[in-house]
Amino acid sequence: MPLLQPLGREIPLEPAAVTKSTVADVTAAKATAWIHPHLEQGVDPYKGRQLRAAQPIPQGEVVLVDMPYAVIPAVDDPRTSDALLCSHPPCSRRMSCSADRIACPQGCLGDVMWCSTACQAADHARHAFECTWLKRFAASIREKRGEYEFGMLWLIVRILAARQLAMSAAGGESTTPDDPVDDGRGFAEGWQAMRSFCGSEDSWSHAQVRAWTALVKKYLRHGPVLPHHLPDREVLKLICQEEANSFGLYPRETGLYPVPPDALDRGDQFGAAVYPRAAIANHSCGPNMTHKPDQHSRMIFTAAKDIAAGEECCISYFDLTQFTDLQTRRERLQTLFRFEARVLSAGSQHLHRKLRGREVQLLAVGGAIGTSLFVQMGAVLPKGGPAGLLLGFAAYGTIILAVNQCFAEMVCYLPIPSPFVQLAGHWVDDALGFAMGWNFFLTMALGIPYEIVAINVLLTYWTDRIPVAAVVVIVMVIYGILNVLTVRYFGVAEFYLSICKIILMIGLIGYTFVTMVGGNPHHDVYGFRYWKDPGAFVSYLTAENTGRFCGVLACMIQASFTMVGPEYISMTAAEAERPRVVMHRAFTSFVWRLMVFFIAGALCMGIVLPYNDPTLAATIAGTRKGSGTGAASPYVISMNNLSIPVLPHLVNFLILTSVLSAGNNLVYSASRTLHGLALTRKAPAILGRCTTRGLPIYAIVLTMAFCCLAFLQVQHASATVLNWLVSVITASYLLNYFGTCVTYLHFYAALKAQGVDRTTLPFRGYLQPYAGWFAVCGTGLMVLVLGWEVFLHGRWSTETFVLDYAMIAVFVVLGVGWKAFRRTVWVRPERADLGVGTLRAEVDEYERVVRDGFNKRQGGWWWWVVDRWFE
Ligand SMILES: C[S@@+](CC[C@H](N)C(=O)[O-])C[C@H]1O[C@@H](n2cnc3c(N)ncnc32)[C@H](O)[C@@H]1O
Repeated sequence: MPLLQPLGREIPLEPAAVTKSTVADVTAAKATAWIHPHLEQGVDPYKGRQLRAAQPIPQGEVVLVDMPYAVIPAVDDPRTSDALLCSHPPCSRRMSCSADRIACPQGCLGDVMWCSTACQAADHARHAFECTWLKRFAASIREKRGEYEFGMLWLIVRILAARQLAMSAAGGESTTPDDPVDDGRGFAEGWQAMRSFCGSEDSWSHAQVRAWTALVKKYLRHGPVLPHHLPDREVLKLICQEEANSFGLYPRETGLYPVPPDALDRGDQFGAAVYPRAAIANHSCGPNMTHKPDQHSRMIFTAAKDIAAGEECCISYFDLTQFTDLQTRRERLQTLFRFEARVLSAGSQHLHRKLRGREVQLLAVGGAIGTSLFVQMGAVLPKGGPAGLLLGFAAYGTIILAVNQCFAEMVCYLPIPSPFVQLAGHWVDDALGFAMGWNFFLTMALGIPYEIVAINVLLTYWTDRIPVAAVVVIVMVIYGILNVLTVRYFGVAEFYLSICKIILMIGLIGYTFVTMVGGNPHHDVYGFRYWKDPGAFVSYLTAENTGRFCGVLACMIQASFTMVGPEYISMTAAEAERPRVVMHRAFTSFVWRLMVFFIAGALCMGIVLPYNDPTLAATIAGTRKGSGTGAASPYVISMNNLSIPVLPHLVNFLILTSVLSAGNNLVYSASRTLHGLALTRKAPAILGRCTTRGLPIYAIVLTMAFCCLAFLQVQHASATVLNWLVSVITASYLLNYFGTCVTYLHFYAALKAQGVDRTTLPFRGYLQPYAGWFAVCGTGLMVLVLGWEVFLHGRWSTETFVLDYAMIAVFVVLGVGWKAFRRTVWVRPERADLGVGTLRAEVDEYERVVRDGFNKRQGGWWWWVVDRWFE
């Protein structure tokens, strides 16, 4: 971190003191570094080294006291300053201008003073190393390059001086002897600590490195003025490290969080220093330690709150009273400290929280709406009739509503990667998490070729001259680009594609209304005519009421493929900004989406077309050209029946974009599921690796490989391939819901057993646990009756049976196999880890930190409208 800040207004100095006297006594007595017995070093794959509490550290306790390896004063005018530091490092006392300060007899620099002759004498050898350099360069560097660069160069010189001194003491060896710390925890000391600092040429821009290289050549080369015997490259490296690790010294403590309303800023900087151990502390915008130098420039870290075992101990790298919103804090980190977005791990397990509320909402729409709603749904109209279709969708709608309640309560509580998969493992049985994870991955991954096949058939509405293989490859490239170009671009692309879907759906509802009241070329006010003739219900497969029930059941089964959504919202949980707020809104608005898209969709479809429409029948039977394309959509058939020009093309185009978006979304969801599986060691670790931009790259590559299944259509009819995939995927969806609702019931029981009040949860579902039980029974029953038709007399089909029920077998084999292999245990409610390690605490902290940060709306009126709709 850069060491000097611009000097501000004068603020009187406060006496520095270690807050807990017991520990202060220890530190003062030893006048050396002191490390809390519960403090240890750890490594975070992204942040690098970190300080961590091995056991709890109570609020107010001193966590670390560190001696500077090198320190410089940074004052406006040394003659009048009350904050000049004694140049003898172990003393480094702050001296007022009225004190008897001793200047360098050589007159090298006004900033060099000692508090006593004893300190001057003790510092003789060290100062001799810098004295010539200061005499030669200090004034000219200050004049030509300013205070910041001078301070940086001087601190480097003092680091080199400390090294030289230690080497001389050790008899001229090339490395200094590093006193091991007596607690045996391996905190490096001295020069060894400097070498293990993070920061290298790669951490800084080329321009910056070039500028420093020039400074090294001009001012820091080994020679009679500065006899350090290090090559230029080593000195350059030292600058890169010093800039990433030095502390500015300020009179008041930094890092009280939340910032009290009457908090004072940290005051004017009076020095800069490098500390061997304090440099290991990472930054947090909601730190759990405050830091402040004491009278001798020792850095004191104090626990600002109770720190739990396993928790990282963080400080704030900047003054939280000056940077109050998240945006400016991020900019600060980026410009000054050159790292971004990993400000807090935020329970996202290395994914980056960058998706905004509207993007999450639209991603959920994007995943939930595809071919099925516009085309496939029409296939059950002849089985159930318009009322049967509406009833079937409404009946299944109650199940999915209950499922949504279960998802919402758990995911808002713990918005982590692949939440329902991870939570099943933590709260029910690892074997359930394993089976659900792989089942969900297969649901998503098999959905991708389904959408690609659908794109191909939609294209054949206009031409069948594009080779199937070319379509598959082009779509794969599009998905690859959108998913690999960071989650930000993915979110934006999906945002626009999803808007097309919404426009399409609202347009089709509008189309239905306008044409039913006579707004069509025939001026036919057909209203609800088709509900009377040929009728509202169909007796499907058998006569009378039983037949009507069968019709409704067929529609419910179609609904269980069409009506989806909560899982898509959940999949964005770890990448959503302000996850609890955003998730809450997304799950709540799922209810109106359900009404507008699915229920209204089912109603409209039954209005625009009679269930016995000959074109629809021929399309479903595959005896008509255009079967399985946009022409198979009841809306398009209706448009043609009403002799409406152009509109069918537009609708086909919009369906195409919506299918494209659904596939894109599936790549995202499937890859994030794999990433989640790898994090929980249920898939090879390599799939959990993210690029520096937070992309789970190997998971994306493996997911994309499933696109190749779309090549199956080269050999088979596309409609056949679509049917295979639909059958397999429907069972997977239901199994996933079933497992999630079982997890919810366990979560509910665990909350009760552990005395957690549900009113404290960020989202509290209605009618629980009854809604949970209803969802479990509903989805369980649906998955069992999926292939019901094959059990009717004379309708047996082995292919249909296998396709409908294969996933149940896969699910059971996966679960039982993992249970046997890993000997997993069924988690009892009172034992369930409701915080899932430190993840809940991380999210809590992140939520607290970002609460003020996102108040500003971005963009103009358009975004205002979009946000009002989608946030
Ligand atoms: C003073 S060092 C902290 C210790 C460092 N992690 C190490 O390995 O030595 C500062 C550097 O740590 C990393 N760092 C600190 N806080 C971070 C955070 N919240 N997220 C990501 N990186 C962080 C940045 O690379 C920064 O330049």
